[in-house]
This record gives sequence, C-alpha cells and structure tokens, in this order.
Amino acid sequence: MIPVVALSDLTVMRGGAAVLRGLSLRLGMRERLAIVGPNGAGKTTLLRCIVGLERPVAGRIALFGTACGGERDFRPFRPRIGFLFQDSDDQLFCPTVAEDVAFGPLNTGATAAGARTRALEALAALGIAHLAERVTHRLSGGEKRLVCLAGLLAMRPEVLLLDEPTNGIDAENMARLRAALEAFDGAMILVSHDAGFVAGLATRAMLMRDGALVEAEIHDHPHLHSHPHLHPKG
Ligand SMILES: Nc1ncnc2c1ncn2[C@@H]1O[C@H](COP(=O)(O)OP(=O)(O)OP(=O)(O)O)[C@@H](O)[C@H]1O
Repeated sequence: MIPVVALSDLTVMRGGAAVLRGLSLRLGMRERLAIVGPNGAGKTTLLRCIVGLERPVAGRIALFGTACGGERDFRPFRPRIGFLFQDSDDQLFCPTVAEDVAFGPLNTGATAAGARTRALEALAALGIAHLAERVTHRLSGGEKRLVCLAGLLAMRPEVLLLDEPTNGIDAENMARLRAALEAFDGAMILVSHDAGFVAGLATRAMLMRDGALVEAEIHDHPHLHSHPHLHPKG
C-alpha cells in the first residue's frame, strides 16, 4: 500500500548544523505514530517538512505517493493534512471561535452556511460547542488547543500532524481529546512529551535521536501505578 507520507534521507540544516540527518519515515494509512525525543531534537522541524513549510537541503518527500519538492507540489495536499501547531496563537486568527473553525472549509469551497455547520459539528465532537461565539483570543490555553483541533477536524483531513496536542489540556478535556483522536480514522503523527497519552493512543512509536528516527516500544511498567515509558527497540 502507498504510504500517506514517505520521507527518504531528509537533511535539514540550521545555522550550519544538521537538525535532521538522513531521516527516513513511512506513515501508513490509519497508522497512529508517536514521535518522542528531547527538546530541540527536530520533531517540529520534521512535521514542518511534511507540509512544505521547511525545505530540506537533501532527501525526498512524497505525499500520497506523489513526490513534492516546491511550494506548488505541496499546496494541493495541505487541505488533506491537518497540522496542529505547537503554539495555538500561531493558528488562531479569526475574531470568533465559530469563524475560526469555519475558515478552512470556507476557504476550500464550502458555502458560508455549510462551513458554519461543519464548524459547529467539529466543536460539538470535541465537547466545546458552548465556545462557538466566544472571542478567540480570550480563550484559555486549553480551550485554544481544542478550538485549533476543531479547525483541523472541520476540514475532514486524511492525516493529522499533532505537535504537543495535550499542552494545557485538563483531565476532563483530555478525555474528550483522546476520544476525538480515537474516532479519527485517518493517519496521525503525534509529537508529545506526554507518555501516558501517547501509550493509550499510538499504534507505533519512534524516538528522535541525532536527527534521525529509531523504532521505539511503548512500555508499561507494572509499578503500583501505571507508568508508561518509551524505549528504543533492541
Ligand atoms: N527558526 C529557527 N532558526 C534557527 N534555529 C531554529 C529555528 N527553529 C528551530 N530551530 C532549532 O532547530 C532545532 C530543532 O527544533 P525543533 O523545534 O524542531 O525541535 P523539537 O524536537 O520540536 O523541540 P521541542 O520538544 O522543544 O518542541 C533546535 O535546536 C532549535 O533551536
């Protein structure tokens, strides 16, 4: 089966140093891949490469089986790939929540009424329909996170790239977030430092180390309390 995302030998340089060094990755349909690794390892950089926001100096990127090099190649795939930025404030820009969540569908051809319906559905799916008429920039950090995700889901993407989705999310909303992501039937890359969240959701895990990815295991130690860790395999 053609992978939805295929990266081969990617190298990305920053200030003379390689952030990604010959990194390769294949993401299959319906796979939920967790990527973990220390701060500054290059996880966000990797996600940005997938949607063409970052250009590698070497290597190949294919989306849904199509090689992508320049901006024009990436553009048609962006509506199919929802990217949750690490910082919600980089993602939200409309005055109200409903307008923000409807923006994507409206921008890709939905009518105003159709886009609003999709927005309200996405908000309801995340249990935050009550936020629809709120002013976006006055939301709490956790609320913003969920609104950003609603904006992606309203696009009905085939792939989700989630950069620290649990940032600022409380226990109750965490359950909603988890349920929404479990219900999503596309492929997903989940960059997270939250091992417990990742362990419950991911079907595969990889560790970013020295600018490349190694397969990892999601491990649950039988302590008094459940204590999930990620270990490199082998
Ligand atoms: N615009 C930039 N200019 C220069 N260096 C940058 C820039 N953005 C990121 N970097 C550097 O690139 C490296 C990789 O950053 P990246 O954000 O991809 O890491 P990360 O694994 O996502 O980290 P974290 O877990 O802290 O989010 C870091 O050393 C970072 O300082």
